[in-house]
Amino acid sequence: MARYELVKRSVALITLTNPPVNALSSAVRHAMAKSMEQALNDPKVTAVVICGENGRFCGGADIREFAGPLRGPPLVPLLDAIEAGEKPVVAAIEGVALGGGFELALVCHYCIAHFKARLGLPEVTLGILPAAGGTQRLPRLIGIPAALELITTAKPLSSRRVSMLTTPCPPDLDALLEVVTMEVKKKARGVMAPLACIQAVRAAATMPYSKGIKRESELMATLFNSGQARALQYCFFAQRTAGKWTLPSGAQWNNSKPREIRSAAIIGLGTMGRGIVVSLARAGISVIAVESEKKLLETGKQMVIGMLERDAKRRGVSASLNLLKFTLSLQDLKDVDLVIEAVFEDMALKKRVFQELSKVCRPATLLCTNTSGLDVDALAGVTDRPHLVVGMHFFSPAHVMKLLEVVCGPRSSSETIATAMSLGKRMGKVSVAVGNCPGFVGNRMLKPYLDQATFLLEEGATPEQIDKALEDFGFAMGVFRMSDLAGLDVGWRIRKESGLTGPDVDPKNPPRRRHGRRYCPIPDMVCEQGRFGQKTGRGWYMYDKPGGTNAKPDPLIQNLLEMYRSRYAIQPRNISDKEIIERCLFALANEGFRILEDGIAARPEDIDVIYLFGYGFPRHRGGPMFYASMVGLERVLERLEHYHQAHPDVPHLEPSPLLKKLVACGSPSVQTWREHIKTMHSHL
Ligand SMILES: CCCCCCCC/C=C\C/C=C/C(=O)SCCNC(=O)CCNC(=O)[C@H](O)C(C)(C)COP(=O)(O)OP(=O)(O)OC[C@H]1O[C@@H](n2cnc3c(N)ncnc32)[C@H](O)[C@@H]1OP(=O)(O)O
Repeated sequence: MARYELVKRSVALITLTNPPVNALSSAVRHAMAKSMEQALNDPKVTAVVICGENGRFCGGADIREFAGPLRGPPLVPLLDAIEAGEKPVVAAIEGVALGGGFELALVCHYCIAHFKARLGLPEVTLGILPAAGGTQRLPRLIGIPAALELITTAKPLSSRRVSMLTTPCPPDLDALLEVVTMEVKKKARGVMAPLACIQAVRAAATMPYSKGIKRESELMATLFNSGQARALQYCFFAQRTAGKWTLPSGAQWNNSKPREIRSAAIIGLGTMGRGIVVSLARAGISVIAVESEKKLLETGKQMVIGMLERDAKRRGVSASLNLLKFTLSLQDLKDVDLVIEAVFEDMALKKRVFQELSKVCRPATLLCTNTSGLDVDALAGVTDRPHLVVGMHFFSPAHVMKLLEVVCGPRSSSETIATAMSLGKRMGKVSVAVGNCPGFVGNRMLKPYLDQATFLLEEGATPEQIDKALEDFGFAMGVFRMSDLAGLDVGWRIRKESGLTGPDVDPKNPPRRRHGRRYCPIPDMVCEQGRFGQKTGRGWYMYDKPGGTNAKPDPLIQNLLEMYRSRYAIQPRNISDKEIIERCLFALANEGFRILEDGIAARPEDIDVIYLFGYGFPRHRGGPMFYASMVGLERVLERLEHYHQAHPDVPHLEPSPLLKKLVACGSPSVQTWREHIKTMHSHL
């Protein structure tokens, strides 16, 4: 856990040995305390060097220990003893010095860091604060503005007995703290940890060290036991769990070898295709981009080059334009390792492209489809290599959004899935393996969520009221603002194709019912007026101009809602924010339970990661499934039963069998749900 050696008969070398990141577990803290005592008591030792094994100084406290009662020697007295020691202590930093690891470096009298070392205080990302003196020593060392930046944003960055220094304090401390508070509140709505950090840094500026450290400890006690800390720590592990995909066949991340991808092709240079080309080129992969018409090819090419140049300028690197080739001919794809089709979301068109690719590409080329919900197996079926076909569902804009759903068809081989997952990682994405069903995980769950929002409009709510409730909950954008951004015409087209609206609907159909269940035609009525969201300057809100982003409530929407309600004799009622949150989010989680039952997602963590990285679900709430577990499964069940009784024609509100089963089993923790899920019907 910590190795002690005497070097050159005078220097004690203490090496942290707790793979993989040398986290400060109870055993490590114990071994360090023993080693320091030995060094300080040995008259031969004139100096101490602390380092970490395997090129990593220290990844901080062992986050896993936060879940149970705190055991072992506490970190703060250990660090205080190192700082107060009479022999010089040097931190030799390689790799990472994060959280408690950075706080350890801060108490050392000298630090030497490798130029590639990453130093920082990521505690706020886990819902806590740097409570081993980090908020007290860092402002003394580097001043308040720089310390605030590092501590409240978790962005990655030392002095002898830093606690003895006074904090350099700007004359306008209150104004500075106010500005940072406003910034934090804007960026991280409702998140407690960065605000507590600001209070701790205020203590560093205004109190002697002994009082400041006490304040730090009080603030930590509040955060440490908070639901937000549990949620954020859950997110940390959920993201890593998602990378460890597993299939019922036994194939999984650690027994399936991905293929090496050196060259790729993208079919279609629309918004999605362009973003995918940029992500691939940034990852150092040669890309051939294909369009069907010269004009589209030229426009796409100019846009991709512009995006790559702006991106390279921002990152201070040179743009990898030499990796790009643009062509009108599919014949140019015969030697590529992998193709990602990103044409229009139309099954017939995609099938034609896959048939063509099957003829043109060498037999070993992987064929991937970027679809947001179409049947990946139906596409595999028109090729000569169904085992090499997989879905890669990117999120728009594809060069920015971190999420990638890797859609495993029943015939996709484990090597194909491993390759798509590994390629996603190389492109900087958080990849989640999901099964093949309409909408996969993310978009399938979106349906009940959107339905509830529009039903609430019928019943008396306004788009701004619903959005505000969701934004106060922590979403970056409420459902209506998000829909305006995404474009309302996409959903309208899908509803027309599914026979839910448009000329093909049987006129005998009651207007507010389709396929035997409640249907809200308001989104169709909004589209019929040419209101497609931001791009047309009008949608659920009005904007200054087409493409504008400043959403203002529109009296025309208010009129439309009033006329609609009077036409169908709906008596509008006051709807509370609580009902908005419960109906939208419990319906969302309920579909998540069904997705787990159906084996479309292997674990609740996968669903949560999809919602965190693809749909703006607030991280401090942990994701829809974790949120349901925090509310209490029994309560979620009771509220869904209540709402389903009130709206029996809305099947999405009927509690799922898995939710009922989990409640019957005593509502186990989210990490153990998978033991209760039958995998017999797994689509993964
Ligand atoms: C009343 C309350 C009083 C409470 C008093 C408490 C006092 C507390 C005192 C001090 C506060 C200090 C707090 C902290 O230090 S919190 C931790 C801060 N550190 C971090 O957030 C770093 C988290 N880790 C990372 O960012 C990355 O892992 C990395 C950059 C270090 C390495 O990245 P990479 O190479 O990509 O590897 P992985 O991310 O995949 O990780 C590998 C493996 O290691 C596990 N792991 C990583 N860090 C930790 C950790 N700090 N604790 C436990 N486990 C960790 C990770 O989960 C992976 O595990 P695997 O999936 O099983 O392989």
